[in-house]
Amino acid sequence: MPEADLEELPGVGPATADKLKDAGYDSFESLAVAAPAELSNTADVGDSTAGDIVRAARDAADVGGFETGSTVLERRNKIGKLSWHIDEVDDLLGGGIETQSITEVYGEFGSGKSQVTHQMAVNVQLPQEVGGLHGSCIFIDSEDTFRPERIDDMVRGLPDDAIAAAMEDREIEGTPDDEAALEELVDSFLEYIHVAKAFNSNHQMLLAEKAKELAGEHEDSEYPVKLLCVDSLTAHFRAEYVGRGELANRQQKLNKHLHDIDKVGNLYNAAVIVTNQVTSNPDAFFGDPTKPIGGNILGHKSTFRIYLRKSKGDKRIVRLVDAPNLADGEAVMRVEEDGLKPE
Ligand SMILES: Nc1ncnc2c1ncn2[C@@H]1O[C@H](COP(=O)(O)OP(=O)(O)OP(=O)(O)O)[C@@H](O)[C@H]1O
Repeated sequence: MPEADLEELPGVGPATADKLKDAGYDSFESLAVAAPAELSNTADVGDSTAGDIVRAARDAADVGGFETGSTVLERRNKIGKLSWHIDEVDDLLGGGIETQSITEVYGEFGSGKSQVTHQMAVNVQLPQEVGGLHGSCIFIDSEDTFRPERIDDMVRGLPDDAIAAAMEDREIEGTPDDEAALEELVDSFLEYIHVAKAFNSNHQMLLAEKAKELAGEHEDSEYPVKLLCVDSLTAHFRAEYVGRGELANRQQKLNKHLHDIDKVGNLYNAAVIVTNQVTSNPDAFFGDPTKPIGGNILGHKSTFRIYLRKSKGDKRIVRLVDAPNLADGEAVMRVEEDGLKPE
């Protein structure tokens, strides 16, 4: 979707347009459904101007309104499912991580959030018949967690049939126990993971916009972008926007960031995984320690929420929370040297 020129709207000059864009209102559609009171706060305009903006945006927008159940079904039929290669978890998720949605993986330190993002950066590249989406991955790394060595471990740790299928797909000659072929396969998987480190929250937001461009550039390539990982979504925001006074500001920025991330998933039929740390230390500012930070905004946007909990040794409990059309439930997995494995 081309960027809308917000200055076409009544009462919107360059400064107001910038404020609106910073707050995530970057299209006529997003303004058309905004509440005028919310706009007048965000963009520092009077109530009546805000009302005019919303009305004009409704005229300009292609808001759509109603669509038939069959159109919705048609779009849903395109949803891909990215397998974990752990039956119990795939069953819990109705087949795997869905494209066109944001999946939030939250849990305390060491619960395995980054292991999940790494494993999915591998699995997404596999051919469909072995649970992948035959795509590449964009990895926004805000905590310096990305480790190519883990990708190496996890590619080698794939089931033999998946390794064989990937080798055939990439025209690598050899078998799953052939070291030279495995090395070639690992290199090729690393080639299809585009990693960028985010140094602060603004940089992270910029990278999400870049991710959209990158996905666009690769749309017709052999391995289009089918997974966007943001690990961690919230760490920079949490560190930079400290104190109650900053809460609204933080939420507004996170809202815009999630909006950009969501677009990548929707425009390119890609899966999106974001991680979010919760602390086991009671923390007055962030409230309930078992609730992910980000509050309501994150709650609305992440359509699938997976809560990871440490259990004995390398065991982890994977809990599905509040999914729109799936039952809540739990599964067990292990975090092992060669990746995520069934219990
Ligand atoms: N090479 C490995 N072999 C076996 N287990 C590993 C290996 N690397 C990591 N792990 C397991 O993964 C855990 C760390 O998981 P991970 O880094 O994904 O946690 P996290 O939830 O992202 O934590 P944080 O919030 O601190 O980033 C370790 O405690 C360990 O149990």
